[in-house]
Amino acid sequence: MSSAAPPVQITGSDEAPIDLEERVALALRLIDAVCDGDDRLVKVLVNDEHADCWIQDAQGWTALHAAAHTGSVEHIKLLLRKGNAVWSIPDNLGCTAGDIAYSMNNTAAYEELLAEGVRAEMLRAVLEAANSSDDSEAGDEDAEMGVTEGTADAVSNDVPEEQKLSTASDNATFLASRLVFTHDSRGQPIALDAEGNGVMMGWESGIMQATARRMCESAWADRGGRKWDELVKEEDEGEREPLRVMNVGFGLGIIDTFLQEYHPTQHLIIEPHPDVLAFARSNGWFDDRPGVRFYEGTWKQYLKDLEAGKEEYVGWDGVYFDTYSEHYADLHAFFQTLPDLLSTSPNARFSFFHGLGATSRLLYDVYTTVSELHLREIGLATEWSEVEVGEEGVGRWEATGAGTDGKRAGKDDDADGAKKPRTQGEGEKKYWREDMVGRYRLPLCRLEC
Ligand SMILES: C[S@@+](CC[C@H](N)C(=O)[O-])C[C@H]1O[C@@H](n2cnc3c(N)ncnc32)[C@H](O)[C@@H]1O
Repeated sequence: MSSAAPPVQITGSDEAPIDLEERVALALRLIDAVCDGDDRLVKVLVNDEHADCWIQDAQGWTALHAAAHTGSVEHIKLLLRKGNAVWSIPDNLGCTAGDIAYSMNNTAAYEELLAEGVRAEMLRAVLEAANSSDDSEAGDEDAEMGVTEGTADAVSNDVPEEQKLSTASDNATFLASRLVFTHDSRGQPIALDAEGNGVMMGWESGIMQATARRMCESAWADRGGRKWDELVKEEDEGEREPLRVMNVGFGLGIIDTFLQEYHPTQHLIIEPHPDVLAFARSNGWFDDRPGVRFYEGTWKQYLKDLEAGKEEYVGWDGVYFDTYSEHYADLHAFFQTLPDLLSTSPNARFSFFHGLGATSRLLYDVYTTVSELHLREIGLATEWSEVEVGEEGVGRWEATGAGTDGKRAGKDDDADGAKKPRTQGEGEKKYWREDMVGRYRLPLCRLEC
């Protein structure tokens, strides 16, 4: 017969066992001491008692959240440098310590947490890059299999439920899953993945329009309203510069529609998803659009084909990157290829969709800085401009009830899977929190001479 399990024993710094309850109690005392501004006790708990700085209280706060709230830079430094505080832990409302400091106007505390986030993410990128070559090869092959062999059903049927990866965070899983193209209740077009996550939403149209303009208007504005063949004739006669653009990730074709306003000489669209390609086909993108060509595969496959001589080196004047279910490490890897992809024209520009960490002010600031630093490392200077996205309903998608795998997207099903009635706004997931982030930051990058 079994008796009640003994308390979990862990080993403290003095090697004496401490039980879990004691450890939690110590961490909660630390949070209180930080809130009370009790410097002496905070130091004792961190330096001598080795209280865990990452343990969360009932509202999800760690000692770092408490220090961000009081604005004590001294406590923040102590918790990060002498304790084991983690800068990115969100509380129950999704706020990191940095978000608390920002909302309290504790500027010095915010700066300290931002610097910690940037340091940690730069280090993480170095470690990921060092470990990635084997993983990315394997991942890429998975993606290729999903796309070229159209194995969506085979993949989803053969893999046990508990081992399935999410369509939102695993590219191969996404590429092997089915998509739905529909409209939300506000009439905005949306593309949903098999779990009901928004792949692309009409509300991003303003961002896409502003991006296409920023990329093209300085050097190619006079192409608007002209005919493609007239423009190409003028290019052939040496009277004007050609415009060659590449877009990675078609989605709803929004940015491609705006890029078409400049009648690019060449317009390459890299898109691997069979359902997106079918959507593009049904919207006339494969019919006689001068200069437009689709590469039907992932950008990693495209780069391999480029290296193998199966694709021609072009020298693109505009490159845009906006994929789905990839990670910052993938975007970072794409950055490295830009010196080879961009043309030598002083007008050549690169941009990407910057939704990185867009549910937190701190994370958004960290990724703005980290991406700019990584671009600078490969010789690209970045200018940021802001785009307003804050109208009502923006930044959300409305779950439509079922993903393409027949499962409910939201968390609001009954245990037996029965669907509950939904009111407007209910069950909406956010990946953009305008209350936290404010305006969208549009990056525009150019190669420095
Ligand atoms: C957010 S949508 C792009 C939306 C687009 N910017 C627009 O204006 O409509 C992302 C697209 O990237 C595609 N995608 C996902 N993984 C990709 C990959 N590895 N290489 C290229 N495209 C990819 C998806 O199929 C999807 O069409």
